[in-house]
Amino acid sequence: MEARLLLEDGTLFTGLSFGAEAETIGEVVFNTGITGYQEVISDPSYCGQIVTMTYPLVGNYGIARDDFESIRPFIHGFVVRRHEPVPSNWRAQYTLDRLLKEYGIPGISDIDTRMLTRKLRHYGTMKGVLTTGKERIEELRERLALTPMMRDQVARTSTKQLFSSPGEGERIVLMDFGAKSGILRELTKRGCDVVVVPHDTTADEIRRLAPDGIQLSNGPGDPKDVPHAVKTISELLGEYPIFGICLGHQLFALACGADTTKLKFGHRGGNHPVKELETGRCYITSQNHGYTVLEDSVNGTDLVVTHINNNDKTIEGLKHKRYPAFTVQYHPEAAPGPYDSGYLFDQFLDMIREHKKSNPQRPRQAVLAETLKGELQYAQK
Ligand SMILES: NC(=O)CC[C@H](N)C(=O)O
Repeated sequence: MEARLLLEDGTLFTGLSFGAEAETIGEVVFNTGITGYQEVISDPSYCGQIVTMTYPLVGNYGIARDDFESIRPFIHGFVVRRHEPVPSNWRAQYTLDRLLKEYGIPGISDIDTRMLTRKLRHYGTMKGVLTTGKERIEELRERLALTPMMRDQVARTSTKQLFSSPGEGERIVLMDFGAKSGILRELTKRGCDVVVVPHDTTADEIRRLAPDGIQLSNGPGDPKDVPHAVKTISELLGEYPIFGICLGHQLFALACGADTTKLKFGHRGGNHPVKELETGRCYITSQNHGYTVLEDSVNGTDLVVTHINNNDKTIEGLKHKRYPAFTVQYHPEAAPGPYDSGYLFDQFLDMIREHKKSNPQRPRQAVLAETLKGELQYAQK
């Protein structure tokens, strides 16, 4: 069956359909990872986007639920050069085609993904409509023009209820803006007592959870669409050690008075070189972002740039001059991509232990993973 992808600039790609029979609209972006399509499809940061893989063969190792980065995919479409319908992998539980069908996501294959990527690199990411329908092209063009870009992705992907992943170690409140499971995995692996809270949890509600540190998660969309989170972070700044990842990094920067902007075509892939300015060392990192912290906006704030991207020199890491807080634009939890930056979670825990030495401990309570009438509930351990 035929599928079509029409871009905002009028470019039309006609290919073969896989996944769901549907029509969806989204921002068309590309990811340069050679493997990792399961993690990409299930990363909530891609919410509302139509994702093109530049690697030409996709689907060949099928789908294993354990590799998911969230409970369900939030992408609006999937574009590949060649779709392999029959997986060859002992871990595969089902096919990529079935996954996309299950969640109503259309896929298109057999189009020139090199041309599409070059267009996005040259003109910047743009809206597109992906359809298996037979509508006239004028109709599609009109619908595309009339449909605005999504703005509420964080509310769509964040947990609706507080939940906890108990541990004996430091209590971390993970603010979920559309968090990848990898972040929770890295914290629990280190014995942390993690409480995951919705994106709109207030500073007071977080204080009542007696955290040792605050982890700000990744998440979809424009950081300026989540002003309530910026306010919460600015209220907690200085009080608790903070570690922010990707959207968490951007929200932290806004909370500290810096500014963010949209990149032309973003960074999405598993091999982005990042330079740590203090040591001159280069790390290969996993990335997925369309926005960035503006370099000039950091001047005059209490922030210091710690890392930059070696390709385009954009900001990749920040730390606070006076408070225990640091953030990165890339993904130390990898998934998919190299694990080289996993040490940042250890650095966060070291920072928490250091902070504890000079700050009195609040009494720690057990957290029940329930909410009642929107209230956070506690029980004495
Ligand atoms: N992975 C992320 O957290 C992405 C952050 C933000 N949505 C961006 O695109 O820049």
